[in-house]
Amino acid sequence: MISEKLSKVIRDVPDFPKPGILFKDITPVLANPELSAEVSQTFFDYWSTKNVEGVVGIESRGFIYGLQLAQQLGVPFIPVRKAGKLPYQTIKHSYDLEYGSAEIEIHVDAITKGQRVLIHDDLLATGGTALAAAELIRKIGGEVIGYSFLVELSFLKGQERLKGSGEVHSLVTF
Ligand SMILES: O=P(O)(O)OC[C@H]1O[C@H](OP(=O)(O)OP(=O)(O)O)[C@H](O)[C@@H]1O
Ligand SMILES: Nc1ncnc2[nH]cnc12
Repeated sequence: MISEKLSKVIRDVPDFPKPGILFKDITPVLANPELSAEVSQTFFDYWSTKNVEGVVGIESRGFIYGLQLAQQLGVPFIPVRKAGKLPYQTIKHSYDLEYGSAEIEIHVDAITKGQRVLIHDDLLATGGTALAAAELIRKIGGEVIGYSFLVELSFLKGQERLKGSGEVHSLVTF
């Protein structure tokens, strides 16, 4: 099972980036080409039947598998970036996450009206980041059909915050 393989390989780093945070480090997954290929295939198998019309990846760790998934599905990849990084006209949203707060942006023309998009990120913690991305997508006319994560931290109850706003799929839950 992919979840067992991932739970063995993902590394816990205590007190990063702040005291009290147990950081889930996915770099050992990226260093393992067979496991990484299995991760991509599992995302594709899950979403390939769901009529996805775009994959929104969240900077920066959401870019890693997000672009691959978009390419496999044959749909556009749409980057959501931290404020001040996208060059064209953007809209912004501020939000809180497990270890702080941030502001993300999307290009105003990144999504067409009614386009069915999936939000992809490496990890779901409080859900603040994913909800902020969903807000941006809706503001420019897109439809969020689901959320895709490599890792979910269930004790932070992100899934409850996302409930009712699309299907949530995670490969491993801690
Ligand atoms: O569910 P939440 O509480 O919102 O937390 C999850 C977010 O936190 C991390 O991103 P981070 O802002 O650290 O950026 P990075 O991907 O650039 O490391 C992670 O990649 C998610 O985007
Ligand atoms: N505990 C955690 N580990 C890795 N990424 C995170 N993003 C938010 N919380 C995190």
